[in-house]
Amino acid sequence: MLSVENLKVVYRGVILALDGVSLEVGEGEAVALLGPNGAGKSSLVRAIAGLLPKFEGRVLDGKVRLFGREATHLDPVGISQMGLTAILEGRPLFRYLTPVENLMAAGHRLPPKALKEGMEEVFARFPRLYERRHEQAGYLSGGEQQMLLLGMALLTRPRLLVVDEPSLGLAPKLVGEVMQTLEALRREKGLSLLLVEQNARAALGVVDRVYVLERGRVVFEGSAKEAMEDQDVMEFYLGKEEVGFRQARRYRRRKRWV
Ligand SMILES: Nc1ncnc2c1ncn2[C@@H]1O[C@H](COP(=O)(O)OP(=O)(O)OP(=O)(O)O)[C@@H](O)[C@H]1O
Repeated sequence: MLSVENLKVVYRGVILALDGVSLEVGEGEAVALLGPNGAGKSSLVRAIAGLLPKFEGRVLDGKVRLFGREATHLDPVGISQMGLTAILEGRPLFRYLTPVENLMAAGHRLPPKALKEGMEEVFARFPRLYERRHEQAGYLSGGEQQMLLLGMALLTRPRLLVVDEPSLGLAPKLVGEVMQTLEALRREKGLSLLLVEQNARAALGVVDRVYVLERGRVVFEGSAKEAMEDQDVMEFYLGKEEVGFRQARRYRRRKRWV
């Protein structure tokens, strides 16, 4: 479904953000991409979604294949028409428009009847969004904005959904809700999912497989169960708030991939 092979990404010709990354997402599979700040997670999302040129970046080497077709240098519209929808980090929505208007914009390619039914489905799934459907989206809470973005993504009828850091800035309870929603969407719609997160604890509960990225390279790859059993991943990504400075140093020394 999605296959990334040995991808190298550079910004402004000099900043190497990805240094030979390979990753697969199979049909109906949910995969997490974890990693600390600056690891290259968003760069990978941009590369997959054809958005690098907007950030002064480009693919230096390697390939992206989507649904069995070469997609490395396709533009974002072409990629979205193939069935990939990416929700970028930072909750990109039309802040001065209402949820209804945002949803209409996202579903503009649908025939009117399908758009109406799609919007009804979104509002049935997210009742809080229905209550606030005529308010400016910029005034919604972080959790409500995330739900709106998921609703907008649904109206594009994706086969593969890529979500970049949906938990960012949300209270733990809301993070749980967002993760449960992603799981439900995947189950009910048969979606494939690439979930990009720093919040490993939240992501590991809803995915089949995991990649960990550090400094532009994949440093761990395995099932969610293997990730939870891997001491390095556990300590650094799941227990990092409990890891003190000395332990972190010990971790750095022991860490296989440094
Ligand atoms: N538009 C850009 N121009 C120049 N360098 C960039 C640009 N975007 C990202 N970078 C650099 O590329 C590297 C990877 O950044 P990226 O945003 O992909 O990491 P990330 O894992 O998504 O981090 P975060 O979790 O903080 O968003 C970093 O060194 C970053 O400074």
